[in-house]
Amino acid sequence: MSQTKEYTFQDVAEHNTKKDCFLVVHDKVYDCSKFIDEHPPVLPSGGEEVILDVAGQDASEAFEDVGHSDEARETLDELLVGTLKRAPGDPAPKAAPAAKTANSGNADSTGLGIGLYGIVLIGGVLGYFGYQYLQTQQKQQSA
Ligand code: HEM
Repeated sequence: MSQTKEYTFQDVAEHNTKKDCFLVVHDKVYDCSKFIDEHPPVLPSGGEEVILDVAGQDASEAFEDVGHSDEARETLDELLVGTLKRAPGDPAPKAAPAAKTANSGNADSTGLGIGLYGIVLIGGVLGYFGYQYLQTQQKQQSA
């Protein structure tokens, strides 16, 4: 089978059974039909279940989340049948939420920035009144 064949998302989605199982990882299309029985058991659902869960879909996130070994990636290479030709309206790559997480991380750090600014401001105000208080005390003592 040619490894440069292009599949649309609809093409891939048709291969969603145990005997005929395609999945997409990082815009590459893999035929897992032969491998599905060989996947190591995953509790509680089982090895083939995890693959069937993402059959005919973009499995990039599921695959990466597990932290598969280099050996697993080599196995994946052997199953390559082509590349994904994305079209407008296709489901977004599953890896996209990672970018969102990065953004919310930025938002968090902005929040922390404002928080720190507040602390510095309160520190300044307290320092000012503390200084005033000491001045008054000193004046009272010298009077
Ligand atoms: C064709 C795609 C896949 C291949 C070639 C593959 C291959 C492997 C291999 C070789 C292992 C053994 C550990 C390692 O070497 O990293 C493994 C473990 C595992 N895989 Fe996959 N995998 C695939 C897809 C998936 C998907 C889509 C999931 C979904 C979550 C998944 C979940 C897991 C889990 C949870 C383990 C750990 C099992 C354990 O040791 O407890 N895999 N996989």
